[in-house]
Amino acid sequence: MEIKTFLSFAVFFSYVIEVNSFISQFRQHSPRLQHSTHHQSSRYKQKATVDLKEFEIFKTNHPLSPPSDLLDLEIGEKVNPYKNMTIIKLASNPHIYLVKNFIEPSQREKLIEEATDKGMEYSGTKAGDIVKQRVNSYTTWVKPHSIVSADDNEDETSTEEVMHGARKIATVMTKISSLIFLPDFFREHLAGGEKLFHEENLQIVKYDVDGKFDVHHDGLSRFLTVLTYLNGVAGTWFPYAIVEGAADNDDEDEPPNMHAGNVASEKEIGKDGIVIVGNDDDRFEESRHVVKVEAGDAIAFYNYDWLVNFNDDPDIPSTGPIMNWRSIHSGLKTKKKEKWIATNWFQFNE
Ligand SMILES: O=C(O)CCC(=O)C(=O)O
Ligand SMILES: [Fe+2]
Repeated sequence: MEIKTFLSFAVFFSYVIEVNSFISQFRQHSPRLQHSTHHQSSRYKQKATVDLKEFEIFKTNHPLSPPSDLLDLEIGEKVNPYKNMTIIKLASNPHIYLVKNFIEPSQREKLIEEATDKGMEYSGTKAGDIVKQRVNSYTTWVKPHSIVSADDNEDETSTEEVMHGARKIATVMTKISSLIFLPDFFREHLAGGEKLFHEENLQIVKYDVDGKFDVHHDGLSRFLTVLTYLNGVAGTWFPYAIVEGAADNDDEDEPPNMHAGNVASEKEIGKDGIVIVGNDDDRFEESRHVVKVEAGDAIAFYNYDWLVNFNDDPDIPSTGPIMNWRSIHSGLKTKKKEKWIATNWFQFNE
């Protein structure tokens, strides 16, 4: 065998091995979405470089990307979807947006009040082979009214009866999130009467002082996360996010081993990736890597890339969603004051 041929094989092999271990960590199967988007793969094909690679991972302009009006924004560029609501693009991989004034003071106060009255469950440490540690954190869920049709399925549990005001607010948050952030692909299908995604109930979380959530990927087919800061305490870090124009976190990074306990230990908060902190958090200088938020602000981020298998090689997974490892993030240890957040997740249908 000629050395050149051998080298090509070796390169291809290592690529496949790498992608397979990568996939075992980050792959999510979704036959339905795959089926419904199958016809689109020819569109992506034209963008691929033709070499030994049998697959390509598309980072942008795929069915789970932000809608085109947001996708096209430059880092730092702003848009105003409603009166005093402003959206600012923070990062390009993963796509992260800041939403100023996502909810009003009365709304965030009501969410905290009703969650407190109802009582919250300790969310502790989750089992599983991927390290996913939560400490001193408490959770409750609020079911929004249906956002697509008028026939609201009222199979009520005590949660909905108790959390009257919170339900209305959860509905508004879910509706606005979907209006602004739903990918074009889902919008188009929705217009044709096909709903290929679903919204989760709103999750309200309180962390006590010293509470934290270790680095993780949101998983569970959650292609879109909209996280609202309810009391101005933040501390959400994306260690591998690429902030355009920054010299670090370039494409030299390797996907981290999510099974190890020291994920992102080589990265530094405030210097690498992007960290979202409260306005009065003076630990870090404001920069493109450090973004300050106030109570009522939210961030929205996208968690999936799109893998295209060009020749249906059985060693390579078929065309469909693949987790973007750069969207992994953590909830930093809470200092001084408790932290309240509310999260909307949108999942593609499996
Ligand atoms: O607490 C935070 O800032 C992040 C929370 C989070 O990542 C999650 O709930 O999935
Ligand atoms: Fe998360």
